[in-house]
Amino acid sequence: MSEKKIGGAGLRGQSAGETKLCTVGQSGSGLTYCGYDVADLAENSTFEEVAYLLFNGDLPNQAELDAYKTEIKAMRDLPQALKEVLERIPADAHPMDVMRTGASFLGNLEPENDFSEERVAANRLLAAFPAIMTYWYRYSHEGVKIDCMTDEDSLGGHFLRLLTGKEASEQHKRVMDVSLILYAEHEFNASTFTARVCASTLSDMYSCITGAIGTLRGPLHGGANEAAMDMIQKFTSPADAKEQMAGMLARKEKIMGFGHAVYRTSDPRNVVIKAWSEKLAQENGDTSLYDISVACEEFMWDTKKLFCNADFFHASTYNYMGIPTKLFTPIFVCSRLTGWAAHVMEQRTNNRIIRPSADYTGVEPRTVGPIAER
Ligand SMILES: CC(=O)SCCNC(=O)CCNC(=O)[C@H](O)C(C)(C)COP(=O)(O)OP(=O)(O)OC[C@H]1O[C@@H](n2cnc3c(N)ncnc32)[C@H](O)[C@@H]1OP(=O)(O)O
Ligand SMILES: O=C([O-])CC(=O)C(=O)O
Repeated sequence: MSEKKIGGAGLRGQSAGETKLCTVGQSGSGLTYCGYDVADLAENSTFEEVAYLLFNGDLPNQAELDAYKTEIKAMRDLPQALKEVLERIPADAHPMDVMRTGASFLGNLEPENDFSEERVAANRLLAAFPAIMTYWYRYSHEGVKIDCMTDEDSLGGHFLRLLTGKEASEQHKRVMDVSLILYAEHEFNASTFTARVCASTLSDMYSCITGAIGTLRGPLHGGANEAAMDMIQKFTSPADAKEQMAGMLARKEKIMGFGHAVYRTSDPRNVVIKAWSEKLAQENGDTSLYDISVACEEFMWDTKKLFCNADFFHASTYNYMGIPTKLFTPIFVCSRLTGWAAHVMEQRTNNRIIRPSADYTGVEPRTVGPIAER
C-alpha cells in the first residue's frame, strides 16, 4: 500500500469559496454564525432565532420571530403518502436512511419548482424533519401511528413530545434547543460542501439536502455522536475507559467524538454541551456516564493532545434525556438543515458550477488490444 498523503489531501486548509454565514477556527477555536459567537447564541437565543438568522442574515425582532414560528408550526404535519412510505421502512433500517428517504420523497410530493420557492422548501423540511424521524420510529418500534402536529412552541419541544407522546420538562426542552443551535451551521464541512456542490449544478433544494444527509451519515462526520455513545456504553468505569482506550489507540482505531479537521486545540461547542451533560447527570442522580466521558476526554488529551468535538458530550447529553442512540444523528439533521439550506441559497446568489481538477496518477496512455490477447 502506498504511503498516505496528508498535506493537501481532503482539500484541507484550502479555500473552496466565500461565505457570509460562518467562521470556524478563525482565532484558533472560535465559531460564529453571521457574526455572532456560538456560545452567545446558545446562551441568549433560541433555535428558531438561529434558523431565521441563517436564512435572513440578521436575528429577528419579536414580531418577526412570532410570524416565523407561526409559519413553520403550520408546516409540521406530513402528507399521507409520506406516512405510508415511512410505515414501509423496517425497524432495523438505519434512521439516517429514513431521513434521506423522507427528504427525497417529500421532494416528489412538494417539489421546489423554481428558486423563488427555496425558503418554502427549506422551512418545510425544517418543520417536517422531527415528524419524519419520529413517525417512522414509533410506528416501526411501537406500532403507534403518531399525530404529527403538536402545540409545542419550539421545534426541540415538538420533537421531544413526538418521541414520547408526553410534554418534556422545561430543562430538557432548553437542552434540545441549545443542541440544535450548536449543530446548526459549520462553514464548508463535508455535508454542507456536498449541498453546495449539488446546488452549483442548479439542482433543487430537496436534492441538495438529500445528498447532504447521506454525507452526514458517516461516522467521521455526524455519525460520530452515535458511535461515541456505543463506545462509552461499553466502559464500566473511568479507569476501565482509560484502559480500553489505550488498547484502541494501540490497535490504531479511531476514537469517535475526538479530533477535528479545522480546530486545533478545542471545539467551542464542546464546553457548552459538556456543561449541559453535567447538569443532566446531576439531575439524573447517576453521574457515571458523565464521569466516564470526562475520563475519556482527559485520557485523549493527555496521550494524543486530541480534544472532544461537538459530538462527544452530545452522546451522554442525549442519553440522559432518554433519547434512543439511533436517533442521535437524525437530530443533527434536524438542526444542520438550516446551515445546509442557507448555503444552498448563498451558492445560488453567486453561482459557478463547482468542478475542481484532479492530479492524474494512473497508467500511461495505451491502446485497446484484441480481447483474446488480454
Ligand atoms: C460534527 C463533526 O462532524 S465533528 C467530527 C466527528 N468525527 C469524529 O469524531 C470521528 C473521529 N475523528 C476523526 O476521524 C478525525 O479527527 C476527523 C475526521 C474529525 C478529522 O480528520 P483529519 O482532519 O484527517 O484529522 P487530523 O489531520 O487532525 O488527524 C491526523 C491524525 O490524527 C489522528 N487522529 C485524529 N483524530 C483521531 C481520533 N478521533 N482517534 C484517533 N486518532 C485520531 C490520526 O492518527 C490521524 O491520522 P490518520 O490519517 O492516520 O488517521
Ligand atoms: O466542520 C467539520 O468538518 C465537521 C463539524 O464539526 C461540523 O460539521 O459541525
